[in-house]
Amino acid sequence: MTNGGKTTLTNSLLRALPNCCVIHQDDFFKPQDQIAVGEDGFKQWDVLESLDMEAMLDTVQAWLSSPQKFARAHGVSVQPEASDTHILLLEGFLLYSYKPLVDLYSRRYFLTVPYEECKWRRSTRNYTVPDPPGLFDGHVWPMYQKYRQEMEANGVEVVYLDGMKSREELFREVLEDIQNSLLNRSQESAPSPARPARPQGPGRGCGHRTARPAASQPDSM
Ligand SMILES: Nc1ncnc2c1ncn2[C@@H]1O[C@H](COP(=O)(O)OP(=O)(O)O)[C@@H](O)[C@H]1O
Ligand SMILES: NC(=O)c1ccc[n+]([C@@H]2O[C@H](COP(=O)(O)O)[C@@H](O)[C@H]2O)c1
Repeated sequence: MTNGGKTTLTNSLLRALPNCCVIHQDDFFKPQDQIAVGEDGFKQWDVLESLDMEAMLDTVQAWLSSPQKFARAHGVSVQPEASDTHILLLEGFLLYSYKPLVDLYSRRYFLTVPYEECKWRRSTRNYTVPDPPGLFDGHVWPMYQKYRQEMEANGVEVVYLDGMKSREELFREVLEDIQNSLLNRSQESAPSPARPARPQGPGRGCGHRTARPAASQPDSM
């Protein structure tokens, strides 16, 4: 949701994860003169039609077709020791309402804060187009409720995160979850032990695992 803490969390993850790129949904708002004005008199910034989602999808597909090239083009230097891991973070307030994207994610997180907190945080923000008086209650909050209800009715599974937790706690929680998910993927893609087990060398199977996957498949979330 708006002001749940998405950008803050994304920036921390971006610094911590290897070969990690980000796409911000806010970069895909249509120009102001293409934003419809509703019967309520407000510019309808918080509806999916105000975003150029086709352009956002194209950007995701550019990453999918070559994460290495995408990373280089966006100034992310590929770490040789983790060159088989590529992660794409999508950050935005309407990510789970656009069908072509919904099934592409490997993990979906949803940061929430209570109404009062959201309204307060929003009042401290400076958007490129400032909120006119009454926008939060008249448009932003009702649209948040509408899209969230639709998402839940459509059975889109998300991991809810409590945006009232500290920045550090949220960062640790999600970083750990992503690392576990990378580990699981690497185990899934490891050869299955169908053949007779080879004798294990010293130390095998008892070392600490790292979050480095063997898969060459890129991971998006
Ligand atoms: N965990 C948190 N606890 C308290 N305030 C936070 C937290 N995360 C972000 N904020 C603050 O809330 C506001 C919105 O954060 P931001 O990350 O820009 O949200 P979003 O990208 O979801 O709109 C900012 O003022 C930010 O400093
Ligand atoms: N970036 C822009 O051009 C722009 C313009 C007007 C409103 N907004 C607001 O941005 C919000 C989404 O961004 P956050 O999730 O960062 O709050 C929407 O609620 C929308 O009302 C953005």
